[in-house]
Amino acid sequence: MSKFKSEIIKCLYKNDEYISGQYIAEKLNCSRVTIKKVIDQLKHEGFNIESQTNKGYKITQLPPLWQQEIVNIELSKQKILNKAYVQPQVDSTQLLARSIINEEHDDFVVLSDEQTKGRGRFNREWSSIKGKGLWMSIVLKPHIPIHKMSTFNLFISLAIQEVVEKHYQINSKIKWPNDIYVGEQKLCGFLTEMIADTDGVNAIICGIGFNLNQTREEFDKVGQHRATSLLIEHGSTIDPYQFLKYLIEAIEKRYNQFLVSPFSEIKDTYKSKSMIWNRTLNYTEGNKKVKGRAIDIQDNGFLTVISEDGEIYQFMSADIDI
Ligand SMILES: CC1(C)O[C@@H]2[C@H](O1)[C@@H](Cn1cc(CCCCC[C@@H]3SC[C@@H]4NC(=O)N[C@@H]43)nn1)O[C@H]2n1cnc2c(N)ncnc21
Repeated sequence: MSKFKSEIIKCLYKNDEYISGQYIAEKLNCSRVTIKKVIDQLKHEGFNIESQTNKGYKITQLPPLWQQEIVNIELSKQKILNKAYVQPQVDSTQLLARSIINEEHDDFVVLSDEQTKGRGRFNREWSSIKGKGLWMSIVLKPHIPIHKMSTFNLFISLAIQEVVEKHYQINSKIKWPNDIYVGEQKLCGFLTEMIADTDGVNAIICGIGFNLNQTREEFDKVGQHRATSLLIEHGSTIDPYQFLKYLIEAIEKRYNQFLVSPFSEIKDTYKSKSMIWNRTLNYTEGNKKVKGRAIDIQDNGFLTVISEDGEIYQFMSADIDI
């Protein structure tokens, strides 16, 4: 059954029209009874499949959970990130990505419907409710010196912000160095880890948590006031596959730019999309704690902050308390 399941999903998903059971049976060299059994199984898993006599079958709605075959089809059009590992549940996609890295030569993404131990920076918990968001880790293997990594997050955050603005018409802002906000509420968080040695970077593992379809009530009490989702801001249910395609396209574009261009090329655009200007905030980096105002971002991605008593500080990657 499962060997036919994958082929039947591909057959139906690639065609917008009705596909006859006879055609699929002949293509897969199996009986029409088998086709019907698999179709019923897919419906049970959450696919909406319409069947019309004399016409056949058509997928009218995908399940809210990631399907390996469909992710493969959607990512097959990408140049860099065209390979995916889909798992219904993981502790953390970052951990799964790390366990795959040594066997997988290419760049790839890891996607999961649910994380039981999603993590943010400083080992903080990342809430990853099943089927409600994009919980993804991207593994890239550029040959770059370690110092170049200080601006990687800046290119990625611009890619994410652009998807929200261009495809969903939502006024989102970047909270340097790795969050996307709508107003004072977090829509997306991401963190970048890397595997490196003295010769340079071997792999980048960028973990992105993006709230897609949570309702206000589905956030826990902390999230009620500090988190938001595309559904809340956009007002309609978000198609995760369409969002994934937009996001990967945008990330590939900004990643290619990151590899060949300095941050200065996007600095003005980045600054215009940032939410940390003209406000006094608390900046923490290691044991450095400063209450002050950000005044600029350097070409190396460092943030310049002037404290309330007039001292100038440079932060590489601070925790900012909004
Ligand atoms: C109490 C407070 C201040 O509010 C919470 C929490 O502290 C803070 C925690 N955080 C977040 C980040 C940014 C990096 C996140 C990367 C997530 C991805 S998912 C795929 C990949 N696999 C993986 O394991 N990680 C990555 N750094 N720290 O965010 C809030 N918070 C927690 N969950 C959410 C959420 N779903 N939406 C909004 N805010 C949240």
